[in-house]
Parts: sequence; structure tokens; C-alpha cells
Amino acid sequence: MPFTKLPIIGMLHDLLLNLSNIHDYAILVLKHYGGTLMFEGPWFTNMNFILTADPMNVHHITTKNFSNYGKGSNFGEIFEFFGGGIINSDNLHAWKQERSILHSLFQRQNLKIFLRKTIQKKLENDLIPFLDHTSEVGTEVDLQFALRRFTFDIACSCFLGYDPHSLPNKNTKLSQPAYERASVVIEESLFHRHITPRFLWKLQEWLQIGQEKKHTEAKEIFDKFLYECVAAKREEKNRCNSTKEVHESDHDLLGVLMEEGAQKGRIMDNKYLRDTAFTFVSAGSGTISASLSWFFWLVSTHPHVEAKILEEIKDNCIDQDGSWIASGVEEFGKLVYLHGAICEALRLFPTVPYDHKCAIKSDTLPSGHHVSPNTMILYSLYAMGRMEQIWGHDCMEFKPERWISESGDIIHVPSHKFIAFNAGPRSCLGKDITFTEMKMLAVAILWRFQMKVVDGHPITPRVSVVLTIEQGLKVMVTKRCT
Ligand code: HEM
Repeated sequence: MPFTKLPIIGMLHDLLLNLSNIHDYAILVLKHYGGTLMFEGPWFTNMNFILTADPMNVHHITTKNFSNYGKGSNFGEIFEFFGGGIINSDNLHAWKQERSILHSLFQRQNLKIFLRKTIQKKLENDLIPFLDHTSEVGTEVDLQFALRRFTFDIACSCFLGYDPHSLPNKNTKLSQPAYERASVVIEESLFHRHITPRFLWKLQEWLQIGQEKKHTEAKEIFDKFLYECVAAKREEKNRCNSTKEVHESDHDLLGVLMEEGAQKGRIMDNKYLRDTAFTFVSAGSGTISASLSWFFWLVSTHPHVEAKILEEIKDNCIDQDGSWIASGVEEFGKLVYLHGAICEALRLFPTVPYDHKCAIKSDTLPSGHHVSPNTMILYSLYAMGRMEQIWGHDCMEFKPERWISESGDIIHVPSHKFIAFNAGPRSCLGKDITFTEMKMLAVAILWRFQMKVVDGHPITPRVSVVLTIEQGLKVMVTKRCT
């Protein structure tokens, strides 16, 4: 399907006409142009970019010629709420330093143990009782909404050291705190800024109207929440230091960063702590809940996959007398089929559906396309997960088996092909955490409950920076007889 190019407005017309279905439309367009094309926006907007789903191009810009591709000046403006957080960092030297600090923190055993304990506790105290209650009252529930609350609570507990308890243990008490709602508005604004010419959203920002007005209000609410968390953590740290008390919450990200700063004589000011904490809460909550929602939808609509996952849980996590073997890293390592099913969900529904890079010097892509300095290259992670050239003729099918070798091990697919977590030096820092959290939830929920999507409930991807299910995941929950 070719783009029509009109005078003055360029190809924007087609893009806007297909906005509601943009991800699948991009697949058709990319197929037509052999995987890569030059998009030309209106002449007055500087909206020209290269769109690609060619894995060799993606390998080139994310890895082989990494130093030539930054975030570009637009990125920092659009994502200004991330402040100096790593996602916004566009100075190679500063980014490398920050990445190495954060990477080493995430490798620490005590942070990993703290994360697993926090998830386990919240599962036992909130999510399982919540689903129990839902099944007892027999009402439908939006599982995506509940999972978003759950992952938000986990992210705040692990990164801010504060549990907002936005997921209650009874679904009749389900509410949405103001700062959680604010985080959704911020996500919407990020998308709005991507598809609106810069001068227009800047004007809206200046006049404080439309989405930009909502954005400013949401920013104030969320900032207040973040700075309160930072202040509370400082107070707690000072109290513990003076009494020499060791607190379990010392293992949350804010606590660890403050400790690290104190040991290395590095100043961790409130702004740095706020920016880093926000980056992790934002990168590590909505993404996981969206992935889990797609995963549960796919599993509930593929009963043979569900049966195999249950069989695997029974063989590896349940004792002969029917009680749980403590499900730790070792048991999870054996859940190969579940791992394949999670990879499949992330392949078909990568929760960050697009990514982009901006060229510093001129270059030529492996596809032969010329890149001038400052050219934006947009790659569709969504289209890459559905390409026959990478995944074969059955690329549209949900088949966990494709991830398992004949000897029963996980097949490694290079990250420029399985792109959900991005590729190269700037790939996602939270990939391991994501798999841990998704596996813990999948095992705990699938073993105890059966989900049935409410008849006629539409399942379509939302057009946003995070690929959620447009109208949520409405399900009926029943307890399994295990
Ligand atoms: C399903 C879950 C997730 C997906 C699909 C995902 C995907 C991604 C992608 C595509 C990027 C590259 C973004 C860019 O180029 O700007 C990224 C970066 C990043 N992710 Fe994730 N992510 C997930 C979960 C997490 C979690 C749980 C955390 C935190 C614990 C996290 C932390 C980060 C950070 C800090 C970066 C920036 C890395 C850098 O710039 O060096 N992500 N993620």
C-alpha cells in the first residue's frame, strides 16, 4: 500500500486517515516499500523521517554504528518530564556513566531479592485476594486496569520505597489515586506530542489549552508525589543512620542511590533522585501491565497453550502433596514453555511499539537509503514482530513452540530481530525484572484462576506510546479446581 503524496501536506494525509489503525497500517506500507521508506510530512513542519522494519537497518543504527545515532533534540523536548533521567540522556559520555551505575545496581542480589519479595507479598496480600473476591461476586473485571494498579504499586514500592496501595484486595474498592491518573495523562501527552507538529503543541503549551493544559496539571500532581517520596526517604535514611537501624526498604532504588551517593561522595540532589525514580516507575509499570494483559488475553484464547503452561507449573512448582515448592529463580528457569509464551506475547504486542534515533553525521543504511545529518529514523517494533522474513509464514500465530529447540532449550533470537526490549547498548535495563515479574504473576494467577474474556468485548491496540488494549481486558474470573 503506497503513501499518497499531496502538495504542501506531503504524506501526512494518509497517516492521519489511518491513525486509529496505525500499527497494522505501517505493516502494509512497509511491505509495499520493501521494509524501509522515506516519509515526507508537510513542508512547514520538519516531520520528514525514515520509517523502517528492516532488522539489518535496526542492527546498524542501534549497534554497529551506535555512536552516530542519538535521541535528537526533539526527544528531550517531548519527554521533558523525564528530566535528566537516563531515557532522556543524549550525551554519550554522561549516558555511559549513568548506564554503568544503574546496570551495576540492578545486578545486586539484594535489589533482586527485594523485588521478588515485594512481588510475592503483593500477590498474596492484594492481587490473589482481589481475584478471589472477583470470582466470588461473579462480576466482570477489567484485568488490564487491575494489573496496571498492581505493577504501579510494585514499581513505587521498589523504586520509590512507598506503596500507594492503588490495588485493593477487593474489586469493589477499586479506585485510581490522583497521581496514578496523572501518569496516564502524561503518557497520553507524550503520544499527542509525537503526532502533532512541534509548533502546534508548543503553542498549546504556551497558551495552556487542550492536551497541554492537562499535561501541566498532571505534571504538578505527579511531581508533588515524587518529591514527597524523595523527602520521606531522606527522612527515613537519616532516622535509620542515627539509630544504626537497618531497614528492609534500604533496598529500594531511592535508598540504594542515596547509600551509593553517601559512600562515593557523590551528590544525589533531589532533582536527580526524582528524575531517576520517575524514569523507573514510568518505564517499569505500564509496560509490564500491558504485556501481561496481552499475555493473559492470548493464553485465555489459546486453550492448548494454557493447558501446556499448567502442566509445566504442575511438574516444576507443585509438590507431590499439592503444595507449592518455593518458586524461585531455579524453578522459573525450568518453565521453558512459559518463557516461550511470554516472548510470543512480547513479539506480537511489543509494549513500546515504535522507537526512533536521530543521525549525527551522514550515513548509508544497509538497505541503501541515504541518511543526512539530523534525519530521524523511526523503527516499528510492532511490524518487526510480524515479519515473515524473520518469523516465517506463521508469523501471525501465537506459538510458544517457536522459542523452544528440539533439545527443549530456549532458542536465542538476536535482539535486532526480537526487538521488544530494543537492541544494542541502549537496550532495556529492565528486561530481567520484566521476565521475573511476568513469570511470577503468570504462575500465581494461571494456577489459581481461569479467565474468560467477556463475549463481544473488543480487543484492539490503543494508539499510544505504550501498546495497551484500547478498551481494557474485560474478563470473568473463576477459581480453578486444582
Ligand atoms: C514489558 C516491559 C518492557 C518493555 C517492552 C521495555 C522496552 C524498552 C525499550 C524498547 C527501550 C528503549 C527505549 C529507547 O530507545 O528510548 C527501553 C529502555 C529502557 N527501559 Fe525498558 N521495557 C520494559 C520494562 C522495563 C522495566 C521493568 C524497567 C525498569 C526496571 C525498564 C527500564 C528501562 C530503562 C532505564 C531504559 C533506558 C535504557 C537506556 O537508555 O540506556 N524497562 N525499554
